[in-house]
Amino acid sequence: MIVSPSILSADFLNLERDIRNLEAAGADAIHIDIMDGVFVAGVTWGPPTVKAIRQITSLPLDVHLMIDQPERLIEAYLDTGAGQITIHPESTVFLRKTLRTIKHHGTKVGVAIKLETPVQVIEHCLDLADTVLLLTCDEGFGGQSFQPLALQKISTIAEWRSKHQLLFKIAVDGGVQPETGKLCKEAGADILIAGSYVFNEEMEAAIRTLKTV
Ligand SMILES: O=C(CO)[C@H](O)[C@H](O)COP(=O)(O)O
Ligand SMILES: [Co+2]
Repeated sequence: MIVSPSILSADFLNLERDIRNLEAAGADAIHIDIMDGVFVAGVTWGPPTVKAIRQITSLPLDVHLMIDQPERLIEAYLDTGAGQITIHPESTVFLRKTLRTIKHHGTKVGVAIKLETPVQVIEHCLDLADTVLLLTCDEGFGGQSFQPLALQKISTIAEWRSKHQLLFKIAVDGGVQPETGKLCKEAGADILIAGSYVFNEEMEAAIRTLKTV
């Protein structure tokens, strides 16, 4: 499995230290949750912080935009050097257009849906996706429990992927730890995004365990 730890659970006063630790511990990417207090209740960072993180790690940055109308800020996020930018259909009426803007820039394209959003909402844009991110808990906070209702959604997306011979990866985000990660892998997931599990356990062992669920 590919493991992308979420720095939502990092020490915000020691982000550089924590990111360097994730890199040394074998993380495959760094997942950065961007929250604007509108699309979700929480507030985190903006483009300058992503740009600063880009300077201190060679790992791909996987930017999960939980912001209202991401098209307003997409150029600023593209300019950060992030490897992948992920947006939500629930946040925009310009989903395909914004995904195309990301793709044309040469940045990887992610499309994400909230736990209660049906998979059919993204069916029309799977051809553009490098990654489909399924939230497996409610959006906006780390440290929540995995919600098993997401498992059927993973299976459906995986079926569509093989039916249409698409190559996108399936990522799961929320309440991921070894047991829930294994269930997600069995349902068809390729990428485990985990915040609290990676930061609350011994980091290197936690990442190694998730890689081999
Ligand atoms: O997108 C997110 C929340 O909306 C986070 O990436 C997610 O919650 C990760 O945290 P944890 O592993 O602690 O659940
Ligand atoms: Co996230």
